[in-house]
Amino acid sequence: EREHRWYCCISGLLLPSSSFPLPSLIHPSVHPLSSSHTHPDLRITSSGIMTNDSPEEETRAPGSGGGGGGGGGRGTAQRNRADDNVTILTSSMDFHRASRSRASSSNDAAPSITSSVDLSTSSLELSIQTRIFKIIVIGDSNVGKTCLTFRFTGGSFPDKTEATIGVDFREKAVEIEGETIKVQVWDTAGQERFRKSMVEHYYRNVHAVVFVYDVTKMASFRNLQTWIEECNGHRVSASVPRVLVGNKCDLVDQIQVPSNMALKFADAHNMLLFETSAKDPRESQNVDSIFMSLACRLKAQKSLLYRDVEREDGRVRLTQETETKSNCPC
Ligand SMILES: Nc1nc2c(ncn2[C@@H]2O[C@H](COP(=O)(O)OP(=O)(O)OP(=O)(O)O)[C@@H](O)[C@H]2O)c(=O)[nH]1
Repeated sequence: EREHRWYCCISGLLLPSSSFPLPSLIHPSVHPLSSSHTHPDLRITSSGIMTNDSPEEETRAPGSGGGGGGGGGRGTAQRNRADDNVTILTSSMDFHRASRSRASSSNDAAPSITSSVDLSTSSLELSIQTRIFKIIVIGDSNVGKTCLTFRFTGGSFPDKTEATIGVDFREKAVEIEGETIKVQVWDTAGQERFRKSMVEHYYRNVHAVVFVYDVTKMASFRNLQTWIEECNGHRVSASVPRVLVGNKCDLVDQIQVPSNMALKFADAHNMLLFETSAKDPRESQNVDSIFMSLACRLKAQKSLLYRDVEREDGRVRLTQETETKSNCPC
């Protein structure tokens, strides 16, 4: 078993997990508030996502293929409802962004900035009472993106997985420094034919990106460059935190990607590197650390911070603080 499961590569420091205190500091303060689940309304239908590409191009079969079959099947829900939900999410994020740009153009030096807007109270309350951090998980097909998101949100390894079609959403509410935050994980399709019509949605208003490769498949590591280029091509800001995850470390005899190679790559791209296994239950804390380290960093970003909701004659007033103090270890 490899000792150094994850590393800090920020500011040129390459620290093995044993000398970087994040997991032990994070975990005592993390209290999952709700068991995770795949949001029933947020799956994207296969008919909306699939293309007519030749099936021979791909090695993994898509979901069960049955149109509406409920249960735990993937890629089987109603597209319109899914799109509606995506729109609700992104419109609240668009609002955040609009509010932000207004704030920065008005007076950057002000200690607090207030803006009044007319919005439907219910959707606004939703986005303010619990902040939502949108984290997308990308990488080659079969590297274990779905299993990692299952492990984080549901605490288990799925018995059986099928190729993701479009995107699956999973959420987990966590508490960080007294604030409840909803970590919304977008598990994206690795196969080109199941993702191309969704790519714009993946990157829109994303707060953080998780790049995944399979430590037993060198090709999946080499392809990371392509995934990073796609991400950059969708104008994901350099300030959006990114982490690198080498999955399937339980397959110790089959490892092809050496840690030092991955570490170099992560360092070159200013990312944290996590080597872990979605399958091995002993690694579950490490999987949690991937998403929690991002959530902590996002929480610390002042631009996402909105406090004080006041209602005045049907209007909602937001106060955005310009200074943030955080005790978060990351
Ligand atoms: N041994 C081992 N197998 C894993 C691990 N994680 C995932 N797998 C297996 O790898 C296969 C692919 O896992 P998925 O999570 O569906 O892969 P994905 O990246 O979501 O694939 P796409 O949906 O096609 O993009 C499945 O057979 C999993 O059981 C791991 O940590 N260890």
